[in-house]
Amino acid sequence: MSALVSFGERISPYAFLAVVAVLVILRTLYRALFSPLSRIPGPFAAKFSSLWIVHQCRNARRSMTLLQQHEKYGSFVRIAPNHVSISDRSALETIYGHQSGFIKGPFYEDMSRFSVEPVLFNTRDTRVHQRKKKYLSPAFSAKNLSDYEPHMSAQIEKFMTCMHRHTQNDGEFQLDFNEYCDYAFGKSFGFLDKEEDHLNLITTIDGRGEVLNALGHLPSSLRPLMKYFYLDPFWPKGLKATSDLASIGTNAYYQRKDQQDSRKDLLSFLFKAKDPDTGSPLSEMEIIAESISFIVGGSDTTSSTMTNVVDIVSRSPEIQEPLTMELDNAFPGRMSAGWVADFQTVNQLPVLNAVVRETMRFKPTSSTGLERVTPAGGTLIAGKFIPGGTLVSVPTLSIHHDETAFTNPENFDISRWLDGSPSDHLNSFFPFSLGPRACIGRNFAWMEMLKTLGTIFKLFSIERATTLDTEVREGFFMKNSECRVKIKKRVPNMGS
Ligand code: HEM
Repeated sequence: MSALVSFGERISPYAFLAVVAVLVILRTLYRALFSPLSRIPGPFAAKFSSLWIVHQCRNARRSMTLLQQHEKYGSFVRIAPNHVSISDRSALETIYGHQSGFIKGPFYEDMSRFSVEPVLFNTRDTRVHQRKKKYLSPAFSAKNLSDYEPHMSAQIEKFMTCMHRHTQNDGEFQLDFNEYCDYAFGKSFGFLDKEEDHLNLITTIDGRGEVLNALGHLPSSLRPLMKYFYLDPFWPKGLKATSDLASIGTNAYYQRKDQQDSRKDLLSFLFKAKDPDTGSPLSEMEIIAESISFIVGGSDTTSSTMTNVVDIVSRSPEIQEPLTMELDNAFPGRMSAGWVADFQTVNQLPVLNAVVRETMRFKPTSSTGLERVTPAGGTLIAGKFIPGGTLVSVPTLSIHHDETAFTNPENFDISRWLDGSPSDHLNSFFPFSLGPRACIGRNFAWMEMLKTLGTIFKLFSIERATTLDTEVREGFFMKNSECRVKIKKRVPNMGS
């Protein structure tokens, strides 16, 4: 030690910096060219630095780029010095399955730093995750979902009133489901009443999603500095959006807390929940953090998926026709004012279910590869040994477009979910992920999407207001940049 100190006293600061720089360069070269991952193909720049993948995320095109990279290099692509993307469906169970032993990667770390505290979605600690899941799961039980259905119907009814209002003009408007989806607070942040996003919530959620998606691939030491990177306003603006969302969520929490309300939204569960370890009520901070996370996880996801459905169906009369015919059979005649499709009926409709499934395959809202860390000692994934501590991910978009799993994957074809047995397709279909970290809200989402879309396509015929391709941007979730539509009230097919 003393030898090191006296060496440190004798060496000039410049020489010291030079030694550090040489060591960093040697380490980078070693990792790029000689580490066990060096034999895995991929873009040249990605061997040396994670900036390649950061750049793809910064441009909101990560999944689309990875789809091309897998077409070029095959199932295994090195997308950063220590990160391998694996487009092979046999890797799904190995990485995400219940017994896998893989934990979430450092990508998720800063999501909690920039929110309030770790939540169910972003905690990397398995024990913390289990504790949180214990008290959150009852909010998603079949019983609670069915109790919640009337509240959901009331929100859908308000949304239909807005849509009816549009038919009184020329019927053309910008469709945005974010206006009403929210389970956390059981209400719509007032968009439906005010008919505008007075909180700027949608832009805030989008900016936050894109910046956190890119930030998660930067080395931890650089992440706190990015809010000062004014050369590219994407970073400071997006990071400001993360704190804006925290404020919007915190205010909504205090407003909701003061209301005595019978609705069984997520907050009503959190107010009553007990810490499974201590038996005490949850801390206010923990409740606020979870509810903010649910604003994003529980509304942005379903609204993007439903927008994708409308975008696709409104361009294709050959899909809209059988869908409306099925709805006219299930709900004959004209519907009275305030009517909303019930879940029990829409859940049984093959065409509606196939349209939503095929949309989630073709254009998954969660398209990205969800980052996990291989357990110590390494493991065999899809026939290849991957060392311990490596970051791995299976890109959903690439698996959903894999022709070994789906014939003609580039065709939007609902018949793949209607004809014969879809069980083989289901093995390669994972829009909600799988295993212990799969989406806790998937049944809620399915109910909300089927009820809303069943109601809309029964009541209105919809045409897209443009013939241009729809632009998409990817943050943690993939979103359409716009969805302008023209709607008309439908005259139901009475013969059916
Ligand atoms: C179409 C709608 C939805 C899609 C496509 C979707 C997709 C996903 C995916 C892929 C994950 C795994 C994320 C990861 O591993 O990093 C996830 C997790 C999660 N989702 Fe969803 N989701 C949807 C709707 C919802 C809804 C409605 C809620 C709540 C009301 C919700 C709450 C959550 C939560 C809390 C997690 C974290 C679960 C855990 O780590 O245990 N999601 N979702």
